[in-house]
Amino acid sequence: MAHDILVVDDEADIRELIGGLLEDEGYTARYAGDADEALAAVRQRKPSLAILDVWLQGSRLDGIALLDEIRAADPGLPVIVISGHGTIETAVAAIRKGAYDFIEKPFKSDKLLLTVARALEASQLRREVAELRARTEMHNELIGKSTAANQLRQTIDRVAAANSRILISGPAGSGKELIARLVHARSPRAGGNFVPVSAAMMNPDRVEEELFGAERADGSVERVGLLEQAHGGTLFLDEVGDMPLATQGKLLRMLVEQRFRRLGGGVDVEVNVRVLSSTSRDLRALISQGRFREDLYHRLAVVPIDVPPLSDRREDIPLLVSHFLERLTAMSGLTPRKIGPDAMAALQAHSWPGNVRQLRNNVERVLILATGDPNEAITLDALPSEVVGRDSGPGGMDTERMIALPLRDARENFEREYLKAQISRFGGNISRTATFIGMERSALHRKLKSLGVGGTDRAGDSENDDAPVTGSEG
Ligand SMILES: Nc1ncnc2c1ncn2[C@@H]1O[C@H](COP(=O)(O)OP(=O)(O)OP(=O)(O)O)[C@@H](O)[C@H]1O
Repeated sequence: MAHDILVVDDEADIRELIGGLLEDEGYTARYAGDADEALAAVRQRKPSLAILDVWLQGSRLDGIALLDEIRAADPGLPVIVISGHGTIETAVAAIRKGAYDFIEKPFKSDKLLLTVARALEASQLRREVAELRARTEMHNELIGKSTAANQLRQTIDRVAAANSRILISGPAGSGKELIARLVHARSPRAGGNFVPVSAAMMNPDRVEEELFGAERADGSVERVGLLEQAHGGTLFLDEVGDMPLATQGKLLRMLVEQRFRRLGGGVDVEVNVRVLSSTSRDLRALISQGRFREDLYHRLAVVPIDVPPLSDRREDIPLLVSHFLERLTAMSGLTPRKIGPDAMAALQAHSWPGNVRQLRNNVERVLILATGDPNEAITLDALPSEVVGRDSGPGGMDTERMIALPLRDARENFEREYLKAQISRFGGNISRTATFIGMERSALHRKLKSLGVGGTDRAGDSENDDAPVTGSEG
């Protein structure tokens, strides 16, 4: 795609002269005669580069003040400033404000074209560096060795390069936003912005203004919306099921036409945005209740990704724990500590209704509050009691703790402890345990797997029937 260059000069013949030179080189040129025209052009469709004359006769702002506003609208846009004799100091000020370079009038066409080519190259390099940084960012890693984690990584790699819209479904704290960030970081859009939008957090009366921006009665821009901020990058609609129906309709139009109108605006704004969305709610159910548009659902969920709760992939817990420990010590300067085997087993057995986020918060809390010899591993008693499950022995569950849990979690806690105790009683022999408790052997395997009772991979392997289940006595 040819680079699109905005030429801002108050003199029509200079604009056209520059535009002609650029077009001869294969660029496309757009023109603006004053600051307002220039800002409108940038906001309507972001150019690859802008060339600004410092002196703009009859304009509300001169080139330097305009530079500030342009950079506010599009911080990554490279700008070349042209200055007449005697305005070199101003040009230097422009460089300080972030212009890529300046050219003095009168200039040779070669000099202009060379500067343009260099500015475009530099901006491309900046994007590549940002992409590289995002790829290697330690925080942006999907940790885990479960089948689910492996599949998620593969899916991310497969879909990142395509421009397809993705709907990421999963419970709170399971890693939906992380996945969206990874998709963005590995996509050709990595140099653009990743703009997260939380439909749930937004004031319902302001959702549209936030998304689409707003225009004043005179057509000037009052507010640049999130969609425009995501131009060239990715918009992430978090909890898309919470979006008001009226906004859903406008979003749908935007997705179909790749253009929209600002609130109170008369002209369409074109954007090039990839939309990723997430939900922890069942959008199908919302559709049947008339609270979510089915047509929008199909537009958003071109590629659906399901993120399982952490309790369905407990093999990931030890890796996640080490990852969060390392990250926190690297960031905070706290003394690195290890988690002892009994404490790790308890972390692995917990149900984690708040998923990875809750695990991360607990690990961080434990490390911050840990006392004793820093060379010794953290033991069970450093963990919060609800995690340790001191409250979840089959006969001995403390009523106060038990009633703090939803029925499903309380029942799961009970079943987990009961089965662990039974398996331990039969020396890890699943067949004998199953016979005694009156369950089919295969059903017991499934149950153990769903409860995440140790060695779930093995528990799923019915051939390996009589092998002791690891962690069964923990
Ligand atoms: N597999 C993972 N590896 C490393 N970190 C993870 C993983 N999954 C989640 N996290 C971390 O856990 C925290 C919660 O994840 P994230 O915000 O992506 O969840 P979410 O599903 O979008 O949550 P919510 O629905 O509440 O917005 C973040 O700090 C994230 O980096």
